[in-house]
Amino acid sequence: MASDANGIPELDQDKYDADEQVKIICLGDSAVGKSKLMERFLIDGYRPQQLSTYALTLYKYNTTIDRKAVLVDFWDTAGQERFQSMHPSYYHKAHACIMVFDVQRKITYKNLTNWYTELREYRPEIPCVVVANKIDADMKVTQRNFNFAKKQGLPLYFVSAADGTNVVKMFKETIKMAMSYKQNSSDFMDEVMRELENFELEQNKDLSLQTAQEGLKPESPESV
Ligand SMILES: Nc1nc2c(ncn2[C@@H]2O[C@H](COP(=O)(O)OP(=O)(O)OP(=O)(O)O)[C@@H](O)[C@H]2O)c(=O)[nH]1
Ligand SMILES: [Mg+2]
Repeated sequence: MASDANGIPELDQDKYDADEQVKIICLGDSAVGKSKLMERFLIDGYRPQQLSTYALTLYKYNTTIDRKAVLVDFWDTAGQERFQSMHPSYYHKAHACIMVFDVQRKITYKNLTNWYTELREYRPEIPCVVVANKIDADMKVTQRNFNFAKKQGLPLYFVSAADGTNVVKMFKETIKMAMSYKQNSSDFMDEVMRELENFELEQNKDLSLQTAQEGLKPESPESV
């Protein structure tokens, strides 16, 4: 869907078809700590002040998996106080999803259902991890049962962007899942998209062939 890019090369999503590029999206309500988790992982830093993400931030991360260089794009957008649908291009071609809630705010846990339902509308089979953030505020929460993850069969990580607990582990495992999905995917939606793209290509080819042939035809006397 190159047209989504509006001329901005960073947003051209065709690049995610290349073997060594993966796209990982982040979902969750506002202020659960999505951006702070990215910062903790990518710059090993944490500034407590909150600046809600404006529109979209792309974080780039270079790594090596099985001796192959891999470029990971993390997509981070503003969550909302109340759940609202994301633009479909946010989900487009994503290879994994990090879904975050704040252990201090029950509503953000409840809203996982909405985020997850929407995710599955667009990406039925990509790996998804559930992240319980801010455990530094109360370590006892790690004893609690958060059944949503178990019910959906998703891995659950207890993390803290503030002190770094489990952050690297969660990100590294998610990247591995994204790569493995990418290499082995038989995702139905991916197949459909590929078929559609091929179909469009074929049609364009036929059309240009036809145009070329028409151009070769000798002009009829009427058309002169
Ligand atoms: N105690 C504690 N506070 C945290 C942690 N992670 C984030 N916060 C705080 O939570 C607030 C929101 O963090 P952000 O990372 O901006 O949240 P966000 O999910 O990106 O929010 P939006 O961009 O609005 O969707 C900030 O004030 C952070 O300091 C954490 O692990 N522990
Ligand atoms: Mg943010």
